[in-house]
Amino acid sequence: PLPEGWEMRTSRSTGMTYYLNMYNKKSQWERPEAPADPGEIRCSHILVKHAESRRPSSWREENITRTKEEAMEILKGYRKKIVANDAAFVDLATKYSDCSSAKRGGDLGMFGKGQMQAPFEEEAFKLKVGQLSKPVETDSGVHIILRTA
Ligand SMILES: N=C(N)NCCC[C@H](NC(=O)[C@@H]1CCC/C1=C/[C@H](COP(=O)(O)O)NC=O)C(N)=O
Repeated sequence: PLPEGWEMRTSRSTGMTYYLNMYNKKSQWERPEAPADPGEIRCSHILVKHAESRRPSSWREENITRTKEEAMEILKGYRKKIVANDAAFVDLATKYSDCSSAKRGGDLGMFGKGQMQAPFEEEAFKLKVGQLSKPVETDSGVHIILRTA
């Protein structure tokens, strides 16, 4: 099968097969070997900040003092609940995320490369739509990411 995000087309003029990147509508003659570059993706995240975060404060907590280890444990607890279907991602993001996106169920909107901190971007662009990341550390704190588009 074709890698994700590509479709096979037949050229009306030449009858030759070409390949269409379904995200950016670019076409190519060569059969693609890798998933199509989505350009922009959409993700939600749950952020748990800690004392070493670049901004150890949030709408939830004026002065965040938990350690990075404690933050990671808390986040792993959320991830476990989501995976076990004991809690919904959006509910935990709304209640507990230390990012202002908590007000939008964790939604960060669409973003392309170069917008988010590198470790976040790297993990997010690996996800398939609907997939939940493992915990990711950035200067902001520790995150789990859900790719939504
Ligand atoms: N395009 C959208 N929606 N907003 C711009 C995002 C800017 C970007 N932000 C991040 O990389 C952190 C990690 C991933 C999400 C994120 C959210 C941070 C986390 O909270 P903070 O450390 O800032 O207090 N809150 C908002 O920016 C950056 N280059 O700093």
